[in-house]
Amino acid sequence: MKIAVLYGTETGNAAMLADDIKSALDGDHDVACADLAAIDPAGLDGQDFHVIVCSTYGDGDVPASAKPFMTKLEALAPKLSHVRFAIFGLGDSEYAETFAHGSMKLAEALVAREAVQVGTRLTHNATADELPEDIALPWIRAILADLEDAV
Ligand SMILES: Cc1cc2nc3c(=O)[nH]c(=O)nc-3n(C[C@H](O)[C@H](O)[C@H](O)COP(=O)(O)O)c2cc1C
Repeated sequence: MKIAVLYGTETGNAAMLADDIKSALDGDHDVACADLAAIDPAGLDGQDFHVIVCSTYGDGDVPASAKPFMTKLEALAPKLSHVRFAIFGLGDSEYAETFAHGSMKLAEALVAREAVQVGTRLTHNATADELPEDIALPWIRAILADLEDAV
């Protein structure tokens, strides 16, 4: 499968996790990895399965590197029905009111433009003991196995 791992980050955690996901899937799949800062939502490729990793900053907002993507996405007409994506959120439950809202808002904005969300959004809590990759790698492997079974 052709997979585009895209990350939105402010201090690098989402970039590291995206890299871990790329490394785990390389070999079985054709995987590219990029910062959302370099991506125009209008150019998303229907041949790719998109795996998005996104943290949360400010008042439950997307992080700095995802902001231009989000702004362009919000200005886009709902015509992303060719885009399939799964999304994983990074956050911190110390921010109880806005825990992992960046990934939630990004998923909502994509779905509002008819992109198809595959699987459920999982999150990592920076306050918890667990490593993000220990949650994200089984999550993405299960999603890809389901997609391959469906073909
Ligand atoms: C100034 C600041 C604001 C944050 N705001 C939130 C927030 O509103 N909700 C949340 O769940 N996490 C929040 N976080 C936690 C980050 O999302 C979390 O540490 C994440 O792992 C950072 O990933 P990144 O390095 O990829 O940006 C905040 C962190 C900082 C430093």
